[in-house]
Amino acid sequence: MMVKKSFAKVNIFLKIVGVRDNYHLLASRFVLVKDLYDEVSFIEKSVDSFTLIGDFSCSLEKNTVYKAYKELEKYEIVREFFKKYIVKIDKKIPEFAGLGGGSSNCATFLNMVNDICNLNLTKDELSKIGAKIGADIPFFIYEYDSANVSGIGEIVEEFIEEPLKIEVVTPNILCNTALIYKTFRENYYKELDKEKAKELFATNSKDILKSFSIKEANDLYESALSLNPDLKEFEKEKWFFSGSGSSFFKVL
Ligand SMILES: C[C@@](CO)(OP(=O)(O)O)[C@H](O)COP(=O)(O)OP(=O)(O)OC[C@H]1O[C@@H](n2ccc(N)nc2=O)[C@H](O)[C@@H]1O
Ligand SMILES: Nc1ncnc2c1ncn2[C@@H]1O[C@H](COP(=O)(O)OP(=O)(O)O)[C@@H](O)[C@H]1O
Repeated sequence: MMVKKSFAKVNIFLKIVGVRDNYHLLASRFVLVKDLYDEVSFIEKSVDSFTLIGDFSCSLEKNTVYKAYKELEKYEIVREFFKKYIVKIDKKIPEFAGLGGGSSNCATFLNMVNDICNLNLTKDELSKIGAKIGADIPFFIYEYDSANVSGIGEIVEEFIEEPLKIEVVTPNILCNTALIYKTFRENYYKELDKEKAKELFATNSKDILKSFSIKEANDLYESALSLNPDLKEFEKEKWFFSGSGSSFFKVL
């Protein structure tokens, strides 16, 4: 059996710097949460077609891991492999949580298949495949503990800093990413200027959070709050908001 951890992430800060079609251009620091992860396993079992088991709320066709398989099924070695192995995902990362669980699973799967089937794709090539499936996937492909992420998520630059211990709380509130971005664009739109973004990209995560309020750190927070007012109850000093929510986090 082959198994690999698929970590959650938080966005230490998430600032909007522009738009591209229906998407938003970001300047964001992504950090892996090392003690919150799903496990992706390939288990030996003969099957007729690609088989994915796990506790998901979506259909197989919508699953990011299935979408990744569809991108790789042009390789005969991949088609043959998944006739002999099934994929099992042990889910611990809550869904719709701003923790990138689905994106992380997809990237972990792409990295595992690349290694096990000797596809010899580079991280950049895998990242391009991932970006077709979801904006957050490239970050997880590179496996950096901490990175500056820009574009709509496809530009990932490692940021070297001390390992961070992060505590996460996920309220049982479903935050719809697409709607939160749409509401941001219609009602709360603002852009961070390029120089400020550069400054943030050069500053370590702990120092950034010392100087920011929850709203200042995450441009999507106001929009998420307007759509889900119950989030307000979870606001506490030194706690921040990840991505489009609903998770809050604290750096210990
Ligand atoms: C907000 C963030 C921050 O890390 O994460 P989550 O809160 O989802 O974890 C990401 O930008 C979410 O990335 P991801 O969840 O992969 O987005 P996708 O599935 O590609 O897109 C969902 C929808 O979000 C909007 N979207 C996404 C990314 C982006 N840079 N601009 C956008 O406007 C688009 O409307 C898109 O249709
Ligand atoms: N492998 C997967 N794990 C979890 N959710 C998935 C997966 N594939 C697709 N999804 C779908 O992705 C959406 C939530 O994505 P997820 O990554 O869990 O949250 P978020 O984008 O808030 O970080 C849900 O519609 C969920 O059903």
